[in-house]
Amino acid sequence: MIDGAVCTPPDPAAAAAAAERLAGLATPAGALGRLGDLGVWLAATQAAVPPEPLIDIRLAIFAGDHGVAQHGVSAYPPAITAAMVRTFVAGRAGVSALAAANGVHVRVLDIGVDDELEGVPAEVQAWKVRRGSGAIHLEDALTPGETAQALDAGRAVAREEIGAGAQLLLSGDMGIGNTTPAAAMVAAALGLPAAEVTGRGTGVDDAVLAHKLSVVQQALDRAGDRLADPVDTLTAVSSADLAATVGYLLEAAESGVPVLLDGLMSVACALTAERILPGAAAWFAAGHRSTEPAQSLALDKLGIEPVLDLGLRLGEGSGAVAAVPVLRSAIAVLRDVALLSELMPPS
Ligand SMILES: O=C(O)c1ccc[n+]([C@@H]2O[C@H](COP(=O)([O-])O)[C@@H](O)[C@H]2O)c1
Ligand SMILES: Cc1cc2nc[nH]c2cc1C
Repeated sequence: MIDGAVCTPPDPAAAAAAAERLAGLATPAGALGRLGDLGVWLAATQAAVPPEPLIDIRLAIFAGDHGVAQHGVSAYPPAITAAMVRTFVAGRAGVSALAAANGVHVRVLDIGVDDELEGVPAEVQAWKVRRGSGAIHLEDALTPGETAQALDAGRAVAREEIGAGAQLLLSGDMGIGNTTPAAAMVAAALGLPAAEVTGRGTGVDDAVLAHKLSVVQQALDRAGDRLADPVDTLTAVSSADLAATVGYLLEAAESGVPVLLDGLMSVACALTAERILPGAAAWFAAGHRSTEPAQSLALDKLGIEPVLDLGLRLGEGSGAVAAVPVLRSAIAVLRDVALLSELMPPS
């Protein structure tokens, strides 16, 4: 990617042809609502009208620990991160059940878990950049070299999944404390204070929320002018796993493969990817609206309306996986519904 590059958008001719097909279906004009819009978007990303059915959908879960988790910002202890990585491997997490129900392939990557993860398959651990990222209110999350390494790791994961045949990529996260750096990334991108982006994450009470807000603001103040640059923002206030997610999203957009985003972490990384490569967001849809305020703010900025609004705040890619049947339905109607002209031939 060259500095100043702009992302090639999904195929406008396919979008126009899909919109024309949608308008000609044996349904009242506009009756398919957002299903119609999603079908048109998928046709444009595939450059195919009607779009091909989605049979190969792949989720990558980027896992890492966060120094701030040792400073009272979460409702749960950091040890949960490694325990959940083992649970993904065992296929027993919330997202595992959703993925199995919806035919989505799941892969978990240890980018920055603060644990040796003994006994966990080597292909999960091969991506580790460091054990835990810096406590962003006190120190940088990463060195510039680690940021570059994490971006490259995420890009490599996307390349592998695309090479293996992915038609649609999903992005997921796992990391106790990660709603703190993700909120800081959104604040940096939008020029907002901590008070507007900080949410309850795993469900913190009012006292912890007030402390978390001050941690986010301290991180923003500490980073200062560096927040004007998206890569410096990653180094200062994100983490290895979030930087890797940004790399994954950049590679997908540059390769012309659509992505279904999840909650706050996924969308904060999409916003950062759009800062690095303007136009990248045209390749992204959002599976759901999270309860985190920063996710909605970031979606608004990206001009993306989420598919579902179920009050989910699990992460793991769960809200993206839950929306997969809607995307498949959007394709089915564009493929299988008769044209009104077939029912009522012109006399
Ligand atoms: O996806 C979301 O929007 C979301 C909202 C709240 C919590 N989470 C999950 O909960 C963890 C982070 O919450 P916290 O309170 O530890 O920062 C992390 O593992 C996320 O996957 C995820
Ligand atoms: C149990 C548990 C599972 C999770 N999955 C994503 N974030 C999580 C946080 C906790 C605490």
